[in-house]
Amino acid sequence: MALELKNVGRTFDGQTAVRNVNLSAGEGEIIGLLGTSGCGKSTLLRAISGLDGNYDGEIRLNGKLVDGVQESAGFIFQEPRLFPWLTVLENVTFGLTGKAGEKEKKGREILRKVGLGDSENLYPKELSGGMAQRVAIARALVTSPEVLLLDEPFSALDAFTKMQLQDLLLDIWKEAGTTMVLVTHDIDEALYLCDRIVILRGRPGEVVHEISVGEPRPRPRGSTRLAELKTDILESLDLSRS
Ligand SMILES: Nc1ncnc2c1ncn2[C@@H]1O[C@H](COP(=O)(O)OP(=O)(O)OP(=O)(O)O)[C@@H](O)[C@H]1O
Repeated sequence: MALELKNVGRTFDGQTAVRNVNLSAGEGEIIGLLGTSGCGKSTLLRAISGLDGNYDGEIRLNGKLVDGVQESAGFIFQEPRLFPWLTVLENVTFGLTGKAGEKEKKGREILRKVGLGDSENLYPKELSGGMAQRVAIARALVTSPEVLLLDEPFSALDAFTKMQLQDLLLDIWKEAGTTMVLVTHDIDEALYLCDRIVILRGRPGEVVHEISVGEPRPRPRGSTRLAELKTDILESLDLSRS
């Protein structure tokens, strides 16, 4: 298993935010964590990444207990979090070690992959929101992570840019086979991208449902099958109206 959570929970100052989460992801699987605001999705992702070590239960990445920041994991947040004083290329290569020439070569290669081959000398203030998020994706990928953790990565973008970046993510997945955990509020996004969707609900948040999408990719957006699954998800969140 690439990722395994056993009875994972997190309590802050006596208040339980999320509890009893069991889930696993096979190598190359894309898992969605979907749920209403405050049910603990980001809390779980932070625990998986090792950024928050105070969780209950057990989290294993490639069999290894998560007990600190995981070098084999890449993180993409809702906002790009770029260093404004560094160029696009410098932002991407910032965390790399090794000789300058090799780092730049790697950075340029990954920038080409995310469609920014011509933008390496620009500064963050010169980028559109979509371009900046492409840089964030490149920065997360440049270390060739085994697992990519994405916390609402496209929710601040317009609908068209969002669709383009979802497709970019699938291109990356097809080429590298990276295991991904995607936190999202967006049911259509989860259905378009994920192999399995874990639905959390409540305060404290708990897993209430899990669905396998099982449709071949690329999935036609708005297909009947995806619409059926969407109804199923809405029902499990008590949000469906007939
Ligand atoms: N560092 C913290 N200290 C105290 N409480 C926290 C902390 N981080 C999260 N919480 C609480 O844990 C609960 C879950 O928060 P979390 O951000 O994980 O939810 P979420 O499902 O990601 O929400 P959203 O979709 O709105 O981002 C919330 O009640 C939140 O206030």
